[in-house]
Amino acid sequence: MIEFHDVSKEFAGQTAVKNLNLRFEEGAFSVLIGTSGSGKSTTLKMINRLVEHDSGLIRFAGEEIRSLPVLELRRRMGYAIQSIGLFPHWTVAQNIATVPQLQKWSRQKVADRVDELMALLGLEPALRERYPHQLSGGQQQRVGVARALAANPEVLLMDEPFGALDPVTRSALQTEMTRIHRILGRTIILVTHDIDEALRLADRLVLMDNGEVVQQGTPLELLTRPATDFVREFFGRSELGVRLLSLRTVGEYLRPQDRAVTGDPLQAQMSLRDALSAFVARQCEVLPVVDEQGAPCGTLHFRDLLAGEVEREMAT
Ligand SMILES: Nc1ncnc2c1ncn2[C@@H]1O[C@H](COP(=O)(O)OP(=O)(O)OP(=O)(O)O)[C@@H](O)[C@H]1O
Repeated sequence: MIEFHDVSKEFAGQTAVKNLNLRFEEGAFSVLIGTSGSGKSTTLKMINRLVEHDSGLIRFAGEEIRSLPVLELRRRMGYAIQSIGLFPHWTVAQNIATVPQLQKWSRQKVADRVDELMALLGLEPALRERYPHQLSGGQQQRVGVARALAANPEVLLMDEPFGALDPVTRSALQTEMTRIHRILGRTIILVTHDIDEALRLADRLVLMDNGEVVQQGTPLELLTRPATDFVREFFGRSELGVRLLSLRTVGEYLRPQDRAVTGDPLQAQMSLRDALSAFVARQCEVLPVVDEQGAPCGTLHFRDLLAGEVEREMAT
């Protein structure tokens, strides 16, 4: 849906990105990650033409983005950033309604959309008439994301959207984004330098260094088949085991025929990383597992946690 062909950009003679060849699939959650100054934000901003590329082609739904009027392009792409950029003298509802109002939606349709998005982002209706300075940082970010989604954009671009938040709020918003992505099925491209955030959110990762793409693929591919030493070092060998656990679910490791175990069950869709915490907290060797409907579907054994692929990869 968005493709880069040999795209380069310089600022005052200094290369910011060079020869980017990228493909962001429709409906996928793609994450750009890399060292500071590696060109992640420049890459993102070239998609909605906040930064114009010098050479190469960028296609959006088959069309070179320069052939589209810039306002039309930006209407089709929501944009959420760390500094949020909420209008300080506008209420939450007015901020969320910015783009629908520019598009002259009816008053009722705008009001309904604001209600819908506030519910989707977990914002209490009582916050509707508050001003940005009367909100917490996490609430402000939620409003920023709601505003970016307001006019049903085809693509959501996010630049370090949770960068300024404390770890607990940040984690809650990551969970929300995963849920929203599942519900809306939108194409999302997010920039972060937080490895765990990237692994948690991405269907597809693009790792950049020094203005170039070093490797792109699924999180599991980058962790288990790093193309270069830089990729291996970037993801940190010592934490590889735990990071792999965060990509695997309990459901993939359960013993389905084994149903006799009692106790507070694990959810089949939980990550093995969370399951590991549960084993440590409860100091046990085996726990029952339930599916999404809450029906028992097997057991998870502590010693199976590091079995199979995870164990093999850690041994290499
Ligand atoms: N408007 C600009 N004018 C001049 N140089 C710029 C501009 N924007 C970015 N750069 C330079 O381009 C390079 C890539 O910057 P970019 O912001 O894309 O990196 P990044 O990976 O997003 O970094 P960070 O994680 O630190 O935000 C850097 O060397 C930066 O200094």
